[in-house]
Amino acid sequence: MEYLDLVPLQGARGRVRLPGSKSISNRVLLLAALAEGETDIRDLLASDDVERMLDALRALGVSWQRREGSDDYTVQGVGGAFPVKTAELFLGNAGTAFRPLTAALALAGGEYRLSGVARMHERPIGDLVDALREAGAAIDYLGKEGYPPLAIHPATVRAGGALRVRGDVSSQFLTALLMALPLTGEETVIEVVGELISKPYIAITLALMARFGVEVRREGWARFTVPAGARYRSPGTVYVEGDASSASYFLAAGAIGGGPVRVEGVGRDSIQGDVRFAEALAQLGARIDMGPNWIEASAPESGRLRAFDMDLNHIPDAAMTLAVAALFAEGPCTLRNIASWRVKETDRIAAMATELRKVGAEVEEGGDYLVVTPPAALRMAAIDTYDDHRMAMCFSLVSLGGLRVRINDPKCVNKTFPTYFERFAEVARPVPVIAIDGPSASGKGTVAARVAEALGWHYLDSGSLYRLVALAGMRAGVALDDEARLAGIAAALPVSFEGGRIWLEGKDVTEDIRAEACSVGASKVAALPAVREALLDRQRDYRAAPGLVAEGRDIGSVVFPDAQLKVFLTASAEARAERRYKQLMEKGMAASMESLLRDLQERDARDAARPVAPLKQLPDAELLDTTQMDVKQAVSFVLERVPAVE
Ligand SMILES: Nc1ncnc2c1ncn2[C@@H]1O[C@H](COP(=O)(O)OP(=O)(O)OP(=O)(O)O)[C@@H](O)[C@H]1O
Ligand SMILES: Nc1ccn([C@@H]2O[C@H](COP(=O)(O)O)[C@@H](O)[C@H]2O)c(=O)n1
Repeated sequence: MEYLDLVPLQGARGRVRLPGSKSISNRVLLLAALAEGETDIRDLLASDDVERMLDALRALGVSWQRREGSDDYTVQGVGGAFPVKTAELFLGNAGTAFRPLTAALALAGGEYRLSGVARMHERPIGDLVDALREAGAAIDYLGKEGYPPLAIHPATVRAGGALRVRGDVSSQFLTALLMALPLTGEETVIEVVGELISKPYIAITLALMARFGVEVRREGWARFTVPAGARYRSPGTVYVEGDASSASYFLAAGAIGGGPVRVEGVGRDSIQGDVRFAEALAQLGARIDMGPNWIEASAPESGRLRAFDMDLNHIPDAAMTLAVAALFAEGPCTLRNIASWRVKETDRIAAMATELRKVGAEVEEGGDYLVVTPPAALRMAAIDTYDDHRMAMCFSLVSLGGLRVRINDPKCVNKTFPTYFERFAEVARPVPVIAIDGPSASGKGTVAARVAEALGWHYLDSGSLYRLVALAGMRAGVALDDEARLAGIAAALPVSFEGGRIWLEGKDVTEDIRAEACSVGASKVAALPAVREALLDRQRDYRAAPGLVAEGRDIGSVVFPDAQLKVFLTASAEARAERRYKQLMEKGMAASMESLLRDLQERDARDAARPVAPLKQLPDAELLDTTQMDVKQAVSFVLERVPAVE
């Protein structure tokens, strides 16, 4: 399984230009295709769902062109029903393509087959099909009754009159009917049966239809009249707003991680209902500022989000972000009226509950609600994303708890936001790491420990882990080239660092691992790729707020390649041998200068020559040669460079 590890964050700050709205992009494409005239669409979302719609329109005989190197498109409208009368369309998992195309094709007088990915075939469409059949459309289910795939046949559609559609499962059914009915040219009334959910999405549909020249009369949210003689006409140029649902992740990042984080592309003038996510965040205490085309969020004055109990029916997509934000709230949070989550890309209520529990939350799951009680401390976890882009994007916020989070199948974000993780990294403020690498006895440990103490940061002596594997291996009688067994030892190393001492299986081995036999053994086991791999996550878990100073051989190259400061600390071999000699003498351990120098040179040669994670000075590391320096000077060298990394 492909995964992405997000580094622990200490906060979030910055600006993000949002990708185009998915809801607007797919609606505008369909309206432009059905309209008379040519439409210039600017800033269309580049994502899987929009590609499915573009492919479908082309297959249905609509010409469109993309301007090279941009997200701007020109669509030549067909001025009514689609010219191609027989087509097979694959629509992936794009509900915003599947539902409206079903309605438009039911009125197009052709023979069409519509299918999608397996999950699309589990998402209900029966209410829409029932409404279309009521008008005379001929639609068959090719699989399970009430679900895609569908076969649509030519039929005499009874134009005009009244139609009924359920509004309590998906508002996309009503959207689909509204957008398709102007093709009949007759006045048609749509009556919504049951309470209409996600009303703001209907508001988007009506606003965009109006831009294309069709004004629907609305009586409350229960009755809609598409006027007689309605025809779509291109408005010329249409700008697609930034995606308000995608904005929610960045606004939540600002509210959780200090901020301010500003999103550009949606604001006060937006037609998208999900901008009201900002209001929800404000109720949690976040400080929100808004302009016509931007929104900015910062953490509450108190630093922590308030617990909440909210009806979120009006912002079903952005509401998922609140479920993860609840991890950072002062107490239990209730998300109500979210039943539509059950029929989205996955059963989002079940998926959310499962993954929130993995990071330590207590979750109560109901048919249409969730209660999330944040844990005292978040737990590191590998998050499953269920081929649901929003699961992946929501859970990136967990890294703001200052811990690493693994996102499985991160490419699922391609559905609506292919560059999400790059944009997230632009506002993320990682917990800083200072990486100090260098050869044996150069003083890395001494300098790193003092720098960590001066800063109040955590400290990692990575060499001690390799020494411990060697010691544990030797004690268990394992040959130091038995990669599989040593990797097993490394993966389960029963070690603890307490009171400045190192304990292996409950025994103090602080001095034992410093013996020369262990030094040599460590550099042997360190050449084994499986051992290195087994120790990788353990080392990464040391990264915690307010910062980490880590030393070793591959800290800057492999363990923390994104370290904010990298230092290559060295000294001449003679100076190093002398230091090690003095060190051993002070501890009352026997040593000879000659053999120390030889061992040290052999060890360096082995560390530098191994194919995996070799010791080397990186191009982005600062050279610190301490041959002529004392410890204090070396520590100052590093500390002087710290302001740049905080
Ligand atoms: N700049 C320096 N001048 C003089 N002595 C130093 C200097 N830096 C470190 N030392 C001393 O050298 C000895 C070895 O240092 P230290 O153990 O920190 O090195 P190291 O690079 O971490 O070694 P290893 O790779 O074996 O873990 C220590 O006794 C330390 O006090
Ligand atoms: N990041 C690291 C750290 C250490 N090693 C290997 O372990 C040996 C002992 O390390 P010390 O820093 O305690 O001397 C060292 O010789 C390396 O072989 C490593 O590979 N990577």
